[in-house]
This record gives sequence, structure tokens and C-alpha cells, in this order.
Amino acid sequence: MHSSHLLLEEPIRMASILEPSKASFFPAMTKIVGTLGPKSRSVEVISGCLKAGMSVARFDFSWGDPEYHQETLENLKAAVKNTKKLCAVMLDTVGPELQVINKSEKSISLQADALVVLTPNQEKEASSEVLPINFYGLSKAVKPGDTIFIGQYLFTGSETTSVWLEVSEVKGDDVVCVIKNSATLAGSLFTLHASQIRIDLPTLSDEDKEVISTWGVQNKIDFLSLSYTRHAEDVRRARDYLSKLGDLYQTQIFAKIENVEGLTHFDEILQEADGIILSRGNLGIDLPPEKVFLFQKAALYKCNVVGKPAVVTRVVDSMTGNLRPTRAEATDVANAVLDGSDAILLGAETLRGLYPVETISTVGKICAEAEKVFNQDMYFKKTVKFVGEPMTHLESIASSAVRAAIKVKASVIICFTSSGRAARLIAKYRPTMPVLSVVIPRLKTNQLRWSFSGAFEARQSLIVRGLFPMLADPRHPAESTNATNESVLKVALDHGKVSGVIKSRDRVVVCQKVGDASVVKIIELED
Ligand SMILES: Nc1ncnc2c1ncn2[C@@H]1O[C@H](COP(=O)(O)OP(=O)(O)O)[C@@H](O)[C@H]1O
Ligand SMILES: C=C(OP(=O)(O)O)C(=O)O
Ligand SMILES: [K+]
Ligand SMILES: [Mg+2]
Repeated sequence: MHSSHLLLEEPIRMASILEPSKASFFPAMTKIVGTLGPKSRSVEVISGCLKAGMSVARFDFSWGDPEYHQETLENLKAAVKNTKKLCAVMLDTVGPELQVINKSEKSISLQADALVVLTPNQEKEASSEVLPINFYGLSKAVKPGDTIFIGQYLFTGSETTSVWLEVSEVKGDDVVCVIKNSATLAGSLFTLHASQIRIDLPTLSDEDKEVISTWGVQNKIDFLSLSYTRHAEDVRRARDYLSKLGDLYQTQIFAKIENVEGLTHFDEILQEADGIILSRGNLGIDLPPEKVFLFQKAALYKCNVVGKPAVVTRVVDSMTGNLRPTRAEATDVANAVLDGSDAILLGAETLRGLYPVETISTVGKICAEAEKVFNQDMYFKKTVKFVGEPMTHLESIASSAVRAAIKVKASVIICFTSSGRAARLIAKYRPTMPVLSVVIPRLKTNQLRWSFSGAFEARQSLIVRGLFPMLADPRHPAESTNATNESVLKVALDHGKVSGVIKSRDRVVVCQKVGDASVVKIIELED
């Protein structure tokens, strides 16, 4: 599909920009995580989202109870069955999120230059003069001059539906603030963000643990999105907690970097986490605007070279209410792909937006165009250089497979894998063609019962750029004998043909083990 590879570093014929792209069996190599909520919970809409390219569904426990999310998840399962599109499940925690509680749900209008008091006394009614919050420690965390933002999900801090405050005085448990912009807050709950402040609350709250150990276990969540990760220790604690919850020892942890504290500890967090979410919603207001891009580029580079998936959030806010993104948003999506992101996470756009399916489809199309001009060659060299020598055998096999696939213009790389490691390593070198990861189930036991591994590994590749999983029949023995290799390969090729990614006379690169040796082979299909 990417035969006409353009490079931004070379002059592009302007008219070629307008040439329509060929349709392909998947919208883009970059993955889309969609948050499911009020506007995206029917089987019909979720089916539309899956067909448009959503491959991970995020359930955000900052709002909605477990029953509500369970209903949505049951609909997701039905949609997966209908559309035959796989989808992974991500549980997003509340964490130390501060909230303003507006029990009466009456809208609150705030006037620039007036004062408003933030109080932990939740008995008080929210009004233009006082806003009750869910946290007792704010007055100890802030000082006069500090910045606080309050708003609904998509706040930037200065539009008319969210407010920017400056702390003027601390009085006991209360915090008195000057209002910087006139705004009207509507709804029952608003997020409060205190800029560059350390909030003394655990990253995994007791409520989060309760939800993970019930809803999470019941639904075998593939990913835990760990909100407000601030230290590597946060990830270690979450890992320790998951390890005691049956199947969830296999759940991957994606650390959400949402504030300067997380940014400061980025390197150590990356070492512990399975992936990173660049939570630009919060981080974007914690950082000075002129620094946001630099964090994005630096963080994506660090994730890419160690081969850990990186997810970028808040890309097309305006599509929450409109069918077209702004010019800046459209460019931003493409830049996220060029900077190296694996996936784009949609929040309000799919959760409560008017056009969830159209948003996914638009974002997918932008990603696909950016992938066409992604400088794979430069990226490959940079990654090889970072890895250094001597390489591990598997790393060398993976990079060679990508090199070979590009040289022979293969339409796809097929990678056999059990743990998912080999497929992830191939994806790390960002091949220009899709990687079909054929996950071979392994029989395993936990001393109580026997089961097959593979389902987690297959679904977890749904967040990695370029990886498309296929779970092999568990009746195939996991030993890589010639006969089993051949029969599984045939199934994979047939799967590729049916889905349209492989055509007759195509070249295909296969990565598998023959006996004890890992091999890369190139096959040429017949008519
Ligand atoms: N069941 C299998 N049959 C054939 N080759 C396999 C199988 N599982 C993994 N491989 C190959 O073995 C090598 C190691 O891959 P990896 O994903 O790390 O496997 P494992 O999870 O079994 O350690 C790679 O070359 C991969 O393609
Ligand atoms: C995705 C984000 O966080 P939340 O869970 O609040 O949506 C973000 O801050 O970008
Ligand atoms: K959350
Ligand atoms: Mg956030």
C-alpha cells in the first residue's frame, strides 16, 4: 500500500499532494484508542467506531459507575462479534484527580476580577462565591500566586466554559482565588488542575483498587491507564497490585504523564511501564504553552528507541461539536505520527461528541497520510544506532526482517510469536508495511487449572503502530516443528488474503523459529 513513498526531506511535486490514497484493508498503521461514553455506547455506534479504525476502547472511571461501564462493554463485545474487528479494553483510573462538586447541577457564572473560595467543605452548595472540592489538602499544597484551572473535560483554562484562577490567600482549609476570566461552569462535576503542585494523594486510590479488583478482573482488562503517574514507584505499586489479581498479572500498565512531576521522572517511569500516555489535556496546562511540543518530541523519541508504545491525547477537541477539525488540529495529528506516536487517544470527541465515528475516520485518514511520508530510513538508522552492538539475536532478527521486507517491497511481514516480544521488536523498527503477528497459544497452568496464553498478547498489540494480531488455533502445538510452522503459516497467509492485505504474487517476509534457530525468510506467492 505504501509503494509511492514520499519523503518530506526531498522536494515533493505539489500536485502529488492531491492524489487520493488507495483504499487499504485497515485505515492506518497508527492505532486509535476511543473513550466510550454517552455518545458511543450503543452496539451500532461502537460497530461504526470499530469499522472506522478504533482498536482499543477506553473506559474512564473518572465518571460513571461500574454497572454503566459494564453495559457499554457488553455492547462492545456484541459489536466486536458483528464486525469481526478485534478490540482491546483499557481501564483508566481516577487517581489523584481533584474535582469540584456541583450537587445542584445549576450553572455557575464567574466574573473576571471577582473572588471565589475553594473549600473542602462539601456540605456547601456550589455558587459564584464558593466551590466545594473533594480534597482537604489543597490549602497546604498551594501558595499565593499559584495557578488553578477548573472546567469540564476539555478545558484550556481560558474559554468561557472553564476558568483560570490565581491563588490570592489561604484561609485555614479554604483557598481564596482571583478569577482571571469570566466563565460559566455547567454540569455536576468539574476537574480542578493546580499547576505544578504536588498533590499528596496516592496514584492508585482505594476506589481505583476496588474497581480494578472487581470490574477489571471480571473483564480481564488488557491495559491499565494509570492517571497522574508521577514516579516509577507508582508503576511498581500498580504492578504489584495487579500481580495478585489472577489473570491481571498480564495486564499492561500505561503510565499517564499529566504533570511536571511525571515529566521530571519520565526516564524512570518509562523503564517500569509497558507504555506511556502523553496526557496533553492536563500536561498542556501544567506546562507553559511554548514547551508542550518539546515534551512531546522528546518523550516520543525515548519511547520509540526502547520500543515501548506511546499514545498521544487531545488532538481534535473541536470535533466534539464539529464535523471538521481545525487546521491546527489536522496538522497536529500528522505531526504526532511524524514524531513517532503509536496511537492517538480520543476523549471527549468519542465519549460525548456528536460525531464519534466521523472523528475516528478523519483522524485515521490523517494518520495514514502522515505514515506515507514518515522517514522510515532515518528512523531505522537512529534505532539501530541507539541499540548498539552486539545486538541480541532477536533484535538482530527483527531489524533484519524489516530491512529485508523494505528491500524486496514485501506487502506484509508475518511474525510468529508467543509472548509478543518478537512482534513488538519488529514494530519497533517501524516497517512501512503491516506486521501480522501470529500469536501461538501456549498451554499454561496456575496450579489450579490449565489454560492457553495468547489472548492478552494478541489484544495488547492492538495499541502498537503497524501490528495486526491474529490468534492461532490452540490445537496447533506450540513446538515449532516444520509441519506446524507450515500449517500455521498457511492459515496466516489465507487470513492476509481474505482481509485484502496480501494479493497473489506478493512477497511476504516471515519471521519464525525452525527448531532452535530464528529465521527470516522471504516467500513469493503464486498466482
Ligand atoms: N510457536 C512458534 N513457532 C515458530 N516460531 C516461533 C513461535 N513462537 C515464537 N517464534 C519465533 O521465535 C523467536 C522468538 O520470538 P518470541 O516472540 O520472543 O517468542 P517466545 O515468546 O516464544 O519467546 C522469533 O523468531 C519468533 O518469530
Ligand atoms: C487523557 C487525559 O486525561 P483524562 O483521563 O482526564 O481524560 C489527558 O489529560 O489528556
Ligand atoms: K481518568
Ligand atoms: Mg488527564
